[in-house]
Amino acid sequence: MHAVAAPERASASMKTVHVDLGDRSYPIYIGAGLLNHGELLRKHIPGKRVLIVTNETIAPLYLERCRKALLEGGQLQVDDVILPDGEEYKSLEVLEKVWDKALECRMDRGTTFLALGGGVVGDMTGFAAACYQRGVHFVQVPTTVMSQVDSSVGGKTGVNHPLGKNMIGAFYQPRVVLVDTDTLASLPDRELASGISEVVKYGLIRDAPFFEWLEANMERLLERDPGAIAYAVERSCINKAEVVAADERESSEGVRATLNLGHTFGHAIETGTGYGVWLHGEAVAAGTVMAADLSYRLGWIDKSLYDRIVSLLTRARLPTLPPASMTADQFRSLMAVDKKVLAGKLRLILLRGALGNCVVTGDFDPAKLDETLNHFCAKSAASA
Ligand SMILES: NC(=O)c1ccc[n+]([C@@H]2O[C@H](COP(=O)([O-])OP(=O)(O)OC[C@H]3O[C@@H](n4cnc5c(N)ncnc54)[C@H](O)[C@@H]3O)[C@@H](O)[C@H]2O)c1
Ligand SMILES: O=C(O)C(=O)C[C@@H](O)[C@H](O)[C@H](O)COP(=O)(O)O
Ligand SMILES: [Zn+2]
Repeated sequence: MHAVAAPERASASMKTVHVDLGDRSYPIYIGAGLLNHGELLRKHIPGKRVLIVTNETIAPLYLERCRKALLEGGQLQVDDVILPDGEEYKSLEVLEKVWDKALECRMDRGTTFLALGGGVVGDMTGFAAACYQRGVHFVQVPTTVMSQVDSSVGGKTGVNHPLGKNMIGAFYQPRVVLVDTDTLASLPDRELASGISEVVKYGLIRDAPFFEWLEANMERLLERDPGAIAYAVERSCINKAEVVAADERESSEGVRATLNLGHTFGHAIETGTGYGVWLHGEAVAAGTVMAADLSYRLGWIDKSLYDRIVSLLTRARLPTLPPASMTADQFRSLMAVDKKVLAGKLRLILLRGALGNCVVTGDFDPAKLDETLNHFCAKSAASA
């Protein structure tokens, strides 16, 4: 763990986590009210022009504050583009609005695209930045738990395809991530819970003490206790930064794929139900339980660990069963196009051993996966 206190603190409680990627390294600033400290952003913006990309929900809440933070130094020209809100708009068609705006405004290669919003805005803005004139600067100002603990860090950018989640995209790192935890005050409860799903993930894949802390503090998080939120965001970013630094591009032998725990099932749920019906974190929660069930069926984890996972996600008000509408066959066909499939073989992130340990493997009995899918689909249909 290597969270480092920033020498130039915007506030006493600001934390800085570094993502170490050589000459593309960048800081993640985390703190309450950081949007009032525009210098933290401006010092990482090399050119004169910024395009803020946001959506119609976030714009009335935070666009003017963000614009002010950028304009304060008197050096920048700031434009914005406001996208429709929703996972169903995370598409190439909608992304073109960003390029249209940049071209209309005659933005050159020195421009910075700034994502102000959740994971949808962040993933889209990063991909737009990666492609515009073959690459302009990119900055992340995440405003959801999901984006503050996960999506703003690590450079996975892109859009969905009707046949699969995040299928079109690029690895493209931001120059800075500015996390103002005060923005979470306006986040709906359902979105808060969705983000917690990925927080639980870090505990399961590599940080057992964090999982235990979550078991002790879940209610504080749901009540938005500022100390609990700040700790969970920082610890999540430390975990994500370490994984990304070790394996930036998710190599087949590397560790980054572990961040995909529950996602092969979860992405199948998001695609199968239609983007936007289940939130990403909700789908990942159900997918995590399914991955844990398979791990247990394979004899790789104890029943007691499986029960702890179900209990913690339930306390977080997250689903632990897939949608009743989905069949095992539908799961099989959607999971077959997962990005981790290698030479036609499905690879999954499964838990193995004590809490905090996992493997990325295609080496499991496929009959056990069928058992998991059949069990969960039947159970969900019966409870509908
Ligand atoms: N790139 C990655 O590594 C990565 C990691 C995790 C998730 N993701 C992606 O992120 C997306 C999910 O992100 P998300 O959960 O942030 O969803 P989101 O971006 O759709 O935001 C959730 C909702 O909250 C609203 N919102 C955002 N900030 C708000 C605020 N402060 N106050 C009030 N409302 C606010 C948004 O307008 C939206 O309606 C998915 O597309 C997922 O695939 C990517
Ligand atoms: O950063 C990563 O790597 C992750 O896998 C984080 C995930 O939480 C995130 O949902 C990511 O977008 C999934 O990536 P994908 O490659 O499976 O689409
Ligand atoms: Zn995710």
